[in-house]
Amino acid sequence: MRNAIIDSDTASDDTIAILLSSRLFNLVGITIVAGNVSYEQEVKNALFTVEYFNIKSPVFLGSSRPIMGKWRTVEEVHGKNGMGDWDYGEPSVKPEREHAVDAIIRLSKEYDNLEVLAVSPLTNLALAYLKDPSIVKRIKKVWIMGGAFSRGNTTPIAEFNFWVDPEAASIVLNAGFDITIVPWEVTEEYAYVDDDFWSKIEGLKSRASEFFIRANRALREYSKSHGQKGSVQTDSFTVFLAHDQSAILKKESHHVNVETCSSARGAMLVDWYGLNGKPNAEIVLKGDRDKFVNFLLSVLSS
Ligand SMILES: O=c1[nH]cnc2c1ncn2[C@@H]1O[C@H](CO)[C@@H](O)[C@H]1O
Repeated sequence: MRNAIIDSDTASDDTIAILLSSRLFNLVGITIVAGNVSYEQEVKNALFTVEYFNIKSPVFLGSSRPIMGKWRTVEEVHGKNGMGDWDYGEPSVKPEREHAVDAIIRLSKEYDNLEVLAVSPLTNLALAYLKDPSIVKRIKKVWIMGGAFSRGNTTPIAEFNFWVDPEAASIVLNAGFDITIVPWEVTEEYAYVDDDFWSKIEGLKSRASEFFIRANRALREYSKSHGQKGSVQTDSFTVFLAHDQSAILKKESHHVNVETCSSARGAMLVDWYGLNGKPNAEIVLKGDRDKFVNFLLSVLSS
């Protein structure tokens, strides 16, 4: 199994990404970063997720804010606690003492060919790189869920993860990592859970499907009220494509940067025509929805 860390701002869809990554990779760490809901709540959600699914990977606390600027949490998307208001009690699993930034650096030395599944704002990874730039040589691959071509889900132009910490995104994109980006619109097109898929998951009546339904209920309502077909499982889709690259049906390499100023803050800047620079990232343009749906159903049936 490939070695991986998942970096998460744990709320609804992130929890399923954590579950999938624990099944598909040798998951050597789960690092938590500021994003979706209050930091404390994200940590609690991650600890509950690992406890519920009996995932043995250590949870490390990282940055509780972006590098610069203000951001807002999005309880309206995920529910007040980020878990569809599921009152799941207090998890008994505890986080590690080591800081996530130090853990990323250490794990990159301990595990060959370590990959990072970044389904979150990129603050932790940017800080790890600033502390030890040599991680670029040791981390084999960075998978990023982030960026929108033009249909921003947080501002008219910006996707949430890039918008929360555009400075961090810019640092990571320009650091020299081997990067694959799974942008918002691609996940919206291939990783949505519409009513039909939702009923199939509900019909599984397993522990995992019950978790999925409860944790993603608010996201579903929010997404449907905003013109989407249902909850978009962006983070899980990214983890799935990282594992099964035959499910990436179209991709292109381009230079990608992130706008950090004004009302376009967080916008993904793709140099489609190679006007300014060499490619620094691969961008997924099409994914295999059927494979993803079947895989998710098989994991959730247990
Ligand atoms: O409105 C939203 N829809 C879907 N995901 C969202 C939304 N707001 C924040 N996220 C979070 O940001 C990434 C996707 O942009 C995902 O990582 C998800 O957890």
